[in-house]
Amino acid sequence: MRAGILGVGFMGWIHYLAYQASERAELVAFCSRDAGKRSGDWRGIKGNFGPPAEQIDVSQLATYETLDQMLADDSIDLIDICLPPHLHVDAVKKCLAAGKKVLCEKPLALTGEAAATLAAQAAPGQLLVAHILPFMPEFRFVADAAREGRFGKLLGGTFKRVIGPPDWIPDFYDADRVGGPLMDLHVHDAHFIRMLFGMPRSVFTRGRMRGDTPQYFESTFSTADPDVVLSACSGVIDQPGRPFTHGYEVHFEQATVRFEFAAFSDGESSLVPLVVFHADGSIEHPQLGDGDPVQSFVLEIDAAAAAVDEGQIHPALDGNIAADALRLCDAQLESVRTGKPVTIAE
Ligand SMILES: NC(=O)C1=CN([C@@H]2O[C@H](COP(=O)(O)OP(=O)(O)OC[C@H]3O[C@@H](n4cnc5c(N)ncnc54)[C@H](OP(=O)(O)O)[C@@H]3O)[C@@H](O)[C@H]2O)C=CC1
Ligand SMILES: O=C1CO[C@H](CO)[C@@H](O)[C@@H]1O
Repeated sequence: MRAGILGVGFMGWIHYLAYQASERAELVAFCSRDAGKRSGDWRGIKGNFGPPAEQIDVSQLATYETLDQMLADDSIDLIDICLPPHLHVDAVKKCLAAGKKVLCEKPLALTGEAAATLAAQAAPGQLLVAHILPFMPEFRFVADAAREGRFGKLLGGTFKRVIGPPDWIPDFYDADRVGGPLMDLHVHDAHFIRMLFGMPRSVFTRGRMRGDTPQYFESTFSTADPDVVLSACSGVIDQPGRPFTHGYEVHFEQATVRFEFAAFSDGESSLVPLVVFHADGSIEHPQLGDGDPVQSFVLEIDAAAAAVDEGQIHPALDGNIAADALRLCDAQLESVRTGKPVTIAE
């Protein structure tokens, strides 16, 4: 697969690193409005994980200032969209109309309806959405165990994704530009929950608001199975000392799986490495690799290459499931605002 990155910011840099390490995908071009970045100076890019951005070698890359110019390049199979959320829909539409395959960063759109409309317009495998969690070792472990029925039936669990004030993201709370903690942050867990448990039938969410946007919220999801007890907590707390936390406890009939990671602003961190508590009382500590965050993006990009080159669509990248995740977030938003449980259309 030959790819071109659209938008050179934090994710553009992380995806660039993943292409360098991938044996299945080749980065052949990128598009940036910024002349300095087009000449290879990516040092000003800010991010919150991975190595700092560097001066890159552009001698083997085509560089474009506009998407239209990059779309005219027939050597590119897939456009890898790393723009801010409010620009995703238009960019995806343009790429699809030009006959390109697309890998779009999450969230696919700012509402479930907009995302579902977009997904319906794409041919199978043409629209892939870069939801990273299923490619992270700790989340992949649970997804694989559920798919294989390794620990018996899924009984539910609880997910957590809490960040400090994301001051580096302009317009974070603007529903028309980024979507705030629900659409931009919790969407990771909404997508993972949708993958693991299917589409919940209803949700009840309570949250603290910042203007019209939920800032910190807890949700309980109901599925068709009355035994499943499932919840998630997400959002922003106002203490910058703990900029990022994520984790889960997932319950199966025969095992409980737990993991949690938190980064602190002083460079320290706290980690509950993935642990499996078995029904017979034994405890398992699976070894999940060296913790390099870029490696998960390599797997994500390799999966996109498998879709483009062989038509094998990894469910984690499926545009329809990404749209379902946003429909779930929409229902959570309605529930916070009305104070009532919301039924989700099938
Ligand atoms: N999967 C994950 O773990 C993460 C995913 N994300 C998602 O990735 C996407 C990008 O986020 P991130 O990389 O942090 O954002 P950044 O702001 O760092 O980068 C976005 C880039 O898009 C381009 N851009 C910005 N505004 C415009 C505009 N008005 N018109 C055209 N191009 C524009 C710029 O690139 P240039 O200067 O080259 O034109 C900019 O650097 C978001 O959807 C976000 O939710 C973000 C963080 C983590
Ligand atoms: O995982 C992440 C950390 O928080 C950011 C702010 O919501 C998200 O954009 C990003 O996807």
